[in-house]
Amino acid sequence: MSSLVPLDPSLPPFLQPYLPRDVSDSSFPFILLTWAQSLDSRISLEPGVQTIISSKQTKTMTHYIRTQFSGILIGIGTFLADDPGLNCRYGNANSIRPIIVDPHFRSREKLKTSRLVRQVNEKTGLVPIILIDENLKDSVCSLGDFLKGTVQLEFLPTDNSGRFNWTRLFQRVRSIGIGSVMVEGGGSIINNLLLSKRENGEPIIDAIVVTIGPRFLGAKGTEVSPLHSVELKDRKWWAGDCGDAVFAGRVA
Ligand SMILES: NC(=O)c1ccc[n+]([C@@H]2O[C@H](COP(=O)([O-])OP(=O)(O)OC[C@H]3O[C@@H](n4cnc5c(N)ncnc54)[C@H](O)[C@@H]3O)[C@@H](O)[C@H]2O)c1
Ligand SMILES: Nc1nc(=O)c(N)c(NC[C@H](O)[C@H](O)[C@H](O)COP(=O)(O)O)[nH]1
Repeated sequence: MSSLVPLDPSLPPFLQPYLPRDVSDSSFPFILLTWAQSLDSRISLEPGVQTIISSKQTKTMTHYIRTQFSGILIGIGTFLADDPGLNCRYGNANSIRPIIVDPHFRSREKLKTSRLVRQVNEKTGLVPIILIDENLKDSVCSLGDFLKGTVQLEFLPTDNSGRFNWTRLFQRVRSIGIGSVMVEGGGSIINNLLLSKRENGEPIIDAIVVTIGPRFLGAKGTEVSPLHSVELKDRKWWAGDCGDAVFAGRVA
């Protein structure tokens, strides 16, 4: 496990307005959408290929942000590509709950040898939650002792195209006791969530934090570009001596 460089002291005050507020009286968690992209808006060299974009300084920032959240959500594409840790390696905090959006339970085999499960066994990470299409409930339960105690399976309804409704998904996450969720990608999840609204028409996400690495990844890369335009408000930039810039804002 690589150790982190010290946190730049200008980052906590920069990030503070975009970090969780109290949601104890709400049925919805606070949601931050965050990712690292190239100058040409790519988050990996190719779909399914893990690509390091953040510098050491902004990697520490990501782990600092993780200390502020109770859940961290990714899509199955990211789980399969990155075998991520999704734990918190800044300070002594080890209290963030991994959540994987995996309607067809494609993680089934890889979980057994994954970092996520290894960390649970080594007590360096919390039990991950896997969100699965409820139509698979009977077949998945018949797996018996499969990964017992090292993963938590949650079953949710899907629509005609096999997708979860984001509002329902986050309400379920909140009902499990998770009051704040940091969404780290990948491309499909980011593009989708940037456009998603709650039942009252408000954006699903409360804030976005984007690291921009000074390189191009090329046209084969996984692209962040929602289907239509998204206006942002409360916009701020941070630039470090590492060469990265960080954008923070909210969907207008
Ligand atoms: N640079 C970064 O910050 C960053 C962050 C995360 C991932 N990545 C990279 O992104 C790539 C993965 O991105 P991706 O777009 O292929 O995968 P993804 O992680 O976005 O997962 C996509 C899958 O999630 C599921 N999904 C998405 N929305 C859903 C919904 N509403 N309901 C049900 N299921 C839903 C579907 O099965 C879909 O195929 C990898 O190469 C990874 O390394 C980069
Ligand atoms: N901030 C950030 N910079 C990057 O350059 C990059 N590739 C990711 N990608 C996000 C994705 O969620 C990864 O899977 C985790 O960043 C894996 O990292 P961990 O093992 O959890 O520390 N995130």
